[in-house]
Amino acid sequence: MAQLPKHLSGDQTAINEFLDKFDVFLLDCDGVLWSGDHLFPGTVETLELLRSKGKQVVFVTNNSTKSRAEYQKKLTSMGIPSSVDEIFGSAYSSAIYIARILKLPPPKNKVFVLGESGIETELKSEGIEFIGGTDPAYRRDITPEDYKGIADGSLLDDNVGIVLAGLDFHVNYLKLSHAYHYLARGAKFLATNLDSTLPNNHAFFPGAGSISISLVNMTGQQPIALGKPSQAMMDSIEGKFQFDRKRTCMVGDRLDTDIRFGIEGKLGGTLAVLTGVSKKDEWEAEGAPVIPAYYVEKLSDLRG
Ligand SMILES: O=C(O)[C@H](O)[C@H](O)COP(=O)(O)O
Ligand SMILES: [Mg+2]
Repeated sequence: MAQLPKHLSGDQTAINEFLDKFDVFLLDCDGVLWSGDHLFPGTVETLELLRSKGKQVVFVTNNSTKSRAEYQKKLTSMGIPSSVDEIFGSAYSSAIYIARILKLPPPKNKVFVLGESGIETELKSEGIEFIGGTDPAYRRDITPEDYKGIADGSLLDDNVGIVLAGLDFHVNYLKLSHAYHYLARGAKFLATNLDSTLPNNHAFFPGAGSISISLVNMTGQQPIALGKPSQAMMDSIEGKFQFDRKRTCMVGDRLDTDIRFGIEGKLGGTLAVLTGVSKKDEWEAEGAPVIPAYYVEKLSDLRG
């Protein structure tokens, strides 16, 4: 029988022992700190407690709609002090992968983006050219001229070598048609992340994975996903902070991204919170594939 997670909520001794085991906390954002723009009560105080104990906090989010700078603004607006260096989003992870690991030879390294400004900002910061994304020229119905020009290639950019799919609040038939045809021409298929749903207002909405699934269905290809649980992201974070993985804990609300990310990254521990996507019965089920080491009802339970 697999080891079930230790429940920390309400057990001050267990909480103190837990906190003493780690120097670094990788904190997921959506579903842990907040739900959309609703900050969970006690979040600011919990982060203050961690920092007062000398803990390094890194914000690690799969939400690619914002850049690190835009996330810093959101954290500040929520009363959470942070530096851009403490923030790792899937848009940044994807831009690093494209620019420093995939390194397609220009000019065939242009990216067709399904996503928001967070991806565009991070690609720009790595000097990667892109089209699509938030360009208003794509926010319209497809026309007969589009069908013709996409089919014969005259409306496609020959330098696009990558399709990068993230959470796109303005996805439409025209954008999916362009993305599909770039993939059909051999472009690399990347995704910032594959989360099925996005927590917002204490409910769930289409996630990035529910955008890219259209292209998976059309092409039969699975994208390389650069957010959690990808270890490319973990390696980037470790590279920047040079932390001891055994003294590092991943805190998240999703078993299939956050907790898997921590386990596969061989971190010293993982803490699940029940304010987002995953529920207790998922890890209590017979043969559950992902089981956190610890869990609390909410992050602020760490304050005892
Ligand atoms: O669909 C998405 O992109 C994700 O649900 C979402 O943004 C996850 O963000 P995280 O919980 O990793 O902060
Ligand atoms: Mg989350």
